[in-house]
Amino acid sequence: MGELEVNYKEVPSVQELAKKKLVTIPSQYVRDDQDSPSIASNDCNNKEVPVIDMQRLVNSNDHDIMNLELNKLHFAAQHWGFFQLINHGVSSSVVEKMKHETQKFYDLPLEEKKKFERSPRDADGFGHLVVVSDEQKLDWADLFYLKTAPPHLRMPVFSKLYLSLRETIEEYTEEIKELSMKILEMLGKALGIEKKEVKSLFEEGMQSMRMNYYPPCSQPDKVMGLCPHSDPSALTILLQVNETQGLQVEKDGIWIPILPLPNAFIVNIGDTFEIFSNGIYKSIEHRSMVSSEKERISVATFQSSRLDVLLGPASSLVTAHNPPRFKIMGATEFYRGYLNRELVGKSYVEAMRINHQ
Ligand SMILES: O=C(O)CCC(=O)C(=O)O
Ligand SMILES: [Fe+2]
Repeated sequence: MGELEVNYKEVPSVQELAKKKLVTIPSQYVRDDQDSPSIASNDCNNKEVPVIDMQRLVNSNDHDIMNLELNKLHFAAQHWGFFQLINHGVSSSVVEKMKHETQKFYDLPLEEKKKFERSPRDADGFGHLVVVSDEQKLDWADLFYLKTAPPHLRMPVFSKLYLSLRETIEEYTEEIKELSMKILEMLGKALGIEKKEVKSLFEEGMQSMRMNYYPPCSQPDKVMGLCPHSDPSALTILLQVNETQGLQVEKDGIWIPILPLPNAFIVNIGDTFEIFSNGIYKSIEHRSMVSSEKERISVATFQSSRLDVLLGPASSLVTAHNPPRFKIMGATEFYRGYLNRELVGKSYVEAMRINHQ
């Protein structure tokens, strides 16, 4: 197997399945196995994912403002693992183009989308998440996954993209890469990690993206758009494409819905950064719910480490009083492990945890 090859089983398009308007949905999609934390009730509605203002974070004219925002970022990363980012600086024309192109792609007839179908050899292409067995429950979603950077990691399907989609993805992911690097440096700063250590791991790191499509479902409570999981990335930047909500994050045993702010990104800490922060920051489980009437579309961009590095806690965070809480592992091996398994909660990063007595 090559660097990042994966297991593979073909599954049908959920978008097409949803068009059949079945009264009873196929059993492979029915989740009676979820031990789900309870949904936020009215008295939990005061719990909201923190909002971080990027402009305040980089405001070098006023150190008080900057430090206040850095403290907010630290709190969000430590206690939520999620935040909404406003004034992020990514040009709105590029964001709008990305939304438009994603919608346009999913509006294409199935035969057109199938030209980009995932091949048995890698994770890239239009299809479904890792499916390892016939018994595995399936998500109520179609997705289109692409490795985008550095360029040598792009798969043949990338060069097959029609021009408007390819150019938009290139422009969008380039801006997201710059933004991610700024956020990673800020997180490093909040933790007291040297900038050069952050850069050595994450600059020109692997970047991939997933365009998620959740069709409406006649039995929305029985299915899961995307089952609870944490992201393997260092940082994930999520763009909500249309108006339909559905993302929920786990907070103290309760699922909290996220209501996307206009012109904001939803940002979350991934497993790679939980490990790098020696467990101070949390990669939090999240899931996507589906609507009974409306489709939902999102674009997740995953910023990961370089592949030629060892992943483990940052050296400045490990001291005699603070032993390492995670094992060290080669990045390629780490990410390959993810691509080859069913996505279930946080079990993979837990396997790397060192338990000190
Ligand atoms: O669609 C969403 O809101 C979440 C997507 C997500 O968690 C992912 O793609 O990893
Ligand atoms: Fe995710």
